[in-house]
Amino acid sequence: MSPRCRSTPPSCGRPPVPEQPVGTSTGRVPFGSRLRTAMDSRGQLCVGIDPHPALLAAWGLADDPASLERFSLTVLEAVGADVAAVKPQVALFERHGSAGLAVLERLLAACADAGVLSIADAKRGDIGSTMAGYADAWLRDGSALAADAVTLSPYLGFESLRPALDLAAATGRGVFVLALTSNPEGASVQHVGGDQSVAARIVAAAAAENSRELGSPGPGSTGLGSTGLGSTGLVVGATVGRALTGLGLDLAAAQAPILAPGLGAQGATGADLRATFGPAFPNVLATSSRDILAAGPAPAALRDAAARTLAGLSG
Ligand SMILES: O=C(O)c1cc(=O)[nH]c(=O)n1[C@@H]1O[C@H](COP(=O)(O)O)[C@@H](O)[C@H]1O
Repeated sequence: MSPRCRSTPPSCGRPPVPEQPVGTSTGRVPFGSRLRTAMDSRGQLCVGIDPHPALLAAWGLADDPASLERFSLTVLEAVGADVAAVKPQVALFERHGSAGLAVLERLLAACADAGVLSIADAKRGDIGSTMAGYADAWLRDGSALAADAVTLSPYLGFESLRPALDLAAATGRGVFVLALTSNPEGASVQHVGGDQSVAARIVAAAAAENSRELGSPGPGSTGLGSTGLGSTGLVVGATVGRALTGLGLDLAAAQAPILAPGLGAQGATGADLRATFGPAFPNVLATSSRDILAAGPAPAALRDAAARTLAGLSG
């Protein structure tokens, strides 16, 4: 991260997302409120920081930790002041071992300094007792890997995620639970069960968490307005198309932030997103990685690519 962004965030462009009234035991405003504020002021785009080996090579960088850091901080410096969130893909740091994880720690600290929300894309999930360890790593105050939110996999049952749900609530952080993923193979698990599909159960469980946090939405509510967004988000691919209505999922009523990957490199467009999510679209945080990152390494080109993607979301 450049000294410019680290020491004086407002000079990077738009001001950091504000920390407002106290809402959690740590005094941090709940993640859902912070994301709502960020999306309202900066738009509904998250830029994925996915340092694939092929992208490092295309940027003229080596496949090593020093290059990983240069890549990641260049992306953050280029777009961090303009977008609602960034999402480092943890696997692509892990593949560099402990040195890669140290880069991720510094990147997450730089995100906080720059005033942009960070979502660690770790897709964690385990039996409850072990889940507490993952929760500690990604959601505890003082952890070197703490992010504003983390992605979780509910394959061991939604309730197995409880340690992360509770720690996120206590520290004003958030989670995004996989519901309908963007990859074609996801259907073989997530669509099972007809109108009681696995995906529908995950959406219902997230909705219950958000009702506990915010109160229940009124009849016909879009989950917007005074109740805002809860901090238990869902991952629903931008590519899922009609599966959403086919499975009868009522995403708007879940009061959940919806992380929607699949733009660009996986083929979805802004128009697909609006058509797919309909009344829930205002709660969608669209995320794109390779399509934007391929514009680098020039910061201005990265910024332009992000701006084009954001413009495409509004049609
Ligand atoms: O949780 C995710 O972010 C995720 C869920 C999903 O269903 N599909 C999906 O592509 N992702 C992630 O979103 C990013 C998509 O990258 P691009 O296809 O390059 O935009 C990758 O980091 C994926 O791991």
